[in-house]
Amino acid sequence: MTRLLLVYHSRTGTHRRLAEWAARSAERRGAEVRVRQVPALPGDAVGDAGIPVAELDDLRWAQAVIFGSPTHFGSPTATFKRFLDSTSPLWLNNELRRLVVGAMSSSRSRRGGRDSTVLTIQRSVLHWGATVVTGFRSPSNELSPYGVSVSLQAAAPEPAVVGAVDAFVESVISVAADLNGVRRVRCPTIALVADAVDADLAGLADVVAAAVAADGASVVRLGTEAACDPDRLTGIDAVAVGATVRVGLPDVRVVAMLQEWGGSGKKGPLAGMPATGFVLTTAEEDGAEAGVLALYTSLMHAGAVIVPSGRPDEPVLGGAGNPYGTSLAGGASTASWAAAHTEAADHMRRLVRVAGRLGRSEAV
Ligand SMILES: Cc1cc2nc3c(=O)[nH]c(=O)nc-3n(C[C@H](O)[C@H](O)[C@H](O)COP(=O)(O)O)c2cc1C
Repeated sequence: MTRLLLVYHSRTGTHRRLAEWAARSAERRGAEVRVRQVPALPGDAVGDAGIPVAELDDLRWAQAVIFGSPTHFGSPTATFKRFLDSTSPLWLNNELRRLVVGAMSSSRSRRGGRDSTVLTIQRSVLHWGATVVTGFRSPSNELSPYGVSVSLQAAAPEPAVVGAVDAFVESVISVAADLNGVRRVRCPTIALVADAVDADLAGLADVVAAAVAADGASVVRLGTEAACDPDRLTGIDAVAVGATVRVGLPDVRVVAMLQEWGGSGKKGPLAGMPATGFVLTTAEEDGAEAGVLALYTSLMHAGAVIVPSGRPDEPVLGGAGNPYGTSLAGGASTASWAAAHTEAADHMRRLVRVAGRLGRSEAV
């Protein structure tokens, strides 16, 4: 039985309703559910009667979490963010990486920043190193590609929104159930997608490939052009995409491939597939975090389940790692290459583990 925690903040009731619909959907699917509101900040209105306040032990209990926050100027509310900030003791103990997480937000206006709120919540979750489950496009277009993202002020449930929440809950629960279940893929196959046009990126791809192989997975090396062909992803359990970063974005070849994978609002070959990224920047401090996050935004748009590196930085790299994905600057020193080996080993161990649970290959 999957343990799902719903944590929300709500000033005027919308997110309480979203959480209630999500809880009903999860219980119908056999999950054990806790609904919690975030603790109020001084000056906040009194919280929802009868709903317990979220505590860190709820996160310890959960296998999956769905967060919900109103959109306030394109971000989650301060009250909601305060709860996220309170999780740092768990982060320090590496207790958050095992979670499967999704996010919901509503805004008054249709384009009032609700996707931005969902993406902002996800960035904290990626920083935790948790597995992020995204949405997919519903015919009503009320479900964002990134999670549940709605403009909803009506008191009565809107069937399209209830349906969107239901579909999202199903995705989150099924990923958590697979990650915590007994099903295993014997030897997951990881598609490592990177063009060999840059010697340093090719070198980093070799490091990543070695790390994947060291964890007992098979590696299929593809260039971005070949990876556009959905047939090449048949039998693949997860993808690791390598990009050079230019002005904070993945390079144009990778962007062209991502547009093929996520294009035209249909479910592409990445829907439900674990995915991650690794990047090469031209120089230190030249957009490594921005490049990985931009890559993840597109992968989420394509429906992938994102497996970030999390926090190899503190225990493994003494603060030098990128919490979102393995990264390296061009012309790196021998010491930086050694650090990339360590970072990739930790990051790919996570990807192979998730691929081994969620994979499409024949399970044992
Ligand atoms: C301080 C503040 C800022 C807000 N900013 C936005 C905004 O940027 N865009 C928008 O469309 N709605 C905005 N809203 C409206 C809320 O996002 C919207 O009413 C939300 O659905 C409320 O959720 P709740 O009922 O769970 O509190 C804002 C509301 C407040 C109080």
